[in-house]
Amino acid sequence: MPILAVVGTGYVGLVTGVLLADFGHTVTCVDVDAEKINKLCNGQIPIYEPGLEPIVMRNLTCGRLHFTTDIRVAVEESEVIFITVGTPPKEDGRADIQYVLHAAREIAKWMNGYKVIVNKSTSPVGTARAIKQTIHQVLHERGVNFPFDVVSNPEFLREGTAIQDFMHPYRIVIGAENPHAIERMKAVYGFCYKNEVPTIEANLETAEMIKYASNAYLAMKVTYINEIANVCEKMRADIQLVAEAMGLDQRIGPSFLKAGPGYGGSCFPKDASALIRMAEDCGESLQLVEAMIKSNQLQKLRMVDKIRDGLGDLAGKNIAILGITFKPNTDDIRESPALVILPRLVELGAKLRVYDPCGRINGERAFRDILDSIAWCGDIYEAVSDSDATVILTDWDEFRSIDFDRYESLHAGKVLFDLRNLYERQPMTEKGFLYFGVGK
Ligand SMILES: NC(=O)c1ccc[n+]([C@@H]2O[C@H](COP(=O)([O-])OP(=O)(O)OC[C@H]3O[C@@H](n4cnc5c(N)ncnc54)[C@H](O)[C@@H]3O)[C@@H](O)[C@H]2O)c1
Ligand SMILES: O=c1ccn([C@@H]2O[C@H](COP(=O)(O)OP(=O)(O)O[C@H]3O[C@H](CO)[C@@H](O)[C@H](O)[C@H]3O)[C@@H](O)[C@H]2O)c(=O)[nH]1
Repeated sequence: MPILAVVGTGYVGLVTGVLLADFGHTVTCVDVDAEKINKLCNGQIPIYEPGLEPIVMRNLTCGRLHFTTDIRVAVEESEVIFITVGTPPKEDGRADIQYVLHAAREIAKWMNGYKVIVNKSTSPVGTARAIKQTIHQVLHERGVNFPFDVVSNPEFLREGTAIQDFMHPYRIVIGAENPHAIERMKAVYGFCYKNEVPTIEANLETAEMIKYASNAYLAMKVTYINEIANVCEKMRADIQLVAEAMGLDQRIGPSFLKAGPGYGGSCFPKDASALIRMAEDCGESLQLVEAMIKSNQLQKLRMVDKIRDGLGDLAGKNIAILGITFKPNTDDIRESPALVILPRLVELGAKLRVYDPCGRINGERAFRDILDSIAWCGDIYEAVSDSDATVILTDWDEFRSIDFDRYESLHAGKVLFDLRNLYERQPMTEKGFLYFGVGK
C-alpha cells in the first residue's frame, strides 16, 4: 500500500488527506500555513465542513494521519504525493498555477526515489506537463535522476457535502502517461472504493479538460434555469414545476436546476473564466461559456432590482439579510452573490441586518467597506426585528422553517424576497406577506 502525502491542506487537501486516512491509508498533510497546521495537530478544523472534525480526530488518534509544515519528511516518506494547492484567477481570468509549480519544485527538492506526483488542483491543460518539466529541472540541478510519474486526477467534491462526495464519487479520472502510474493510483483508490467507482483513464490533457468541461456545464445548467426563471416571472409560469418536469427527462436530469440569485463559489466563476482563456490561447472561442458568465453577473444585479422594485426607495430602509455564503453548509463566501448584492443595497441607502450561521468571520473581512451599514445578528429573529423586509440569499436549512408568528411579533416587515424559492407564494400571501420568489 503506497504511503501518501498531500501538499496543500485547504478544502480539497484536508478532505482528501483525512478521508484517504479514514479509508486506511497512512497520510501526511503538508501546508505552508503554520497556524493552520498547528490547529489541525490539535484536532481543530480551520474550515467549516459538516462531519469532518470527528474523522480528523479519529485518524489523528490512531496515528494514520499527520499534519506538518515540513515537506521534506512528507516527501521522503511517501510514494504518492498529491498536490492540492490553490489555482486562483489571475487578473486576465487565466488560472494562476504558480502555487502548483512551487509545490512541484519543493517536492523535487526532496525526492529520494520513485514518486507519483498527482495534481488534484484544478489546472489548465498543459499543467501536468509543466509539473513534469519543473521536476526534471530541479532533479537536474540537484544532479540526481530519480524516476517519477505525473498524474492528473481532478477533484469533483462540493463544499458542504465534501465527505459524501469524496466517499461516493460519480467517477475517478486518472490522467497519466505511464501504465505503472495508473496502477499505483488504482492501488490508492481501489483500496478505498473496492473498484466500484467508474474510473476514466486518459491522457494528461484529457483529464485536465474533463474538470473544466464539467464545471462549466454545471454552471451553465444553473444559468439556463435562471434565465428561464426570469421569463417565467413575466408569464405567470412557475419555474419550480418547469424544472421538476424538465428533470424527469433522464437526458436532462433533476440536479442543478434550482433557480436563484446566480452561482458563486471558489470554483464555477474562476474555472469558467480560465476555460475561456484556455480556448482563446489555442485560437478557439467558447461563446456559450462567455454568455453564461455575463448572464450570471446580470442575475445577481437583477436581485437588487427585484428588491428595489418591491420595496421602493431603499434610502433609510432596514433590510434583514438571511445568508451570505455562496451555498449552505460552508463558511465560504468567495464569489457569493452577497458580495454583489449587499454593497449595492447599501449604495442605494439601505441598512442591513445580517445573519448567517457560519459566514460572519469571512463576511466581516469581505464587507469591510460597508461595515457601518451592517448590523451582525446572532439568529434569524434578531435579524428580522424592526426590519422593513427580509431577503433570503442562501438556502441554509434553518431558513426553511421560519416561525412567522414570532416574526410578526418582532415588528418585522411583511415583505419577503425569497431568492432561493424556499417558500410558496400562496401560503405567504395568506399570512399577509408581499412575496417575491425567483421565477414564480
Ligand atoms: N474548494 C473546492 O470545493 C474544490 C473542489 C474541487 C477542486 N478544487 C480545486 O482544488 C484546488 C485547491 O482548492 P482549495 O479550495 O482547497 O484551496 P484552499 O485555498 O482552501 O487551500 C490551498 C492550500 O494550499 C496551501 N499551499 C499553497 N502553497 C503551498 C505549498 N507550496 N506547500 C504547501 N501548501 C501550500 C495554502 O496555504 C492553502 O492552505 C484549487 O485548484 C481548486 O480549484 C476545489
Ligand atoms: O441548482 C443549483 C445548484 C447550484 N447553484 C449554485 O451554484 C453554486 C455552486 O454550487 P455547488 O456546485 O453545489 O458548489 P461547489 O462547492 O462550488 O462545487 C462545484 O465546484 C467544485 C470545485 O470545482 C466541484 O468540485 C464541484 O463538482 C462543483 O459542483 C452555488 O452558488 C449554488 O448556490 C444554484 O444556484 N442552483
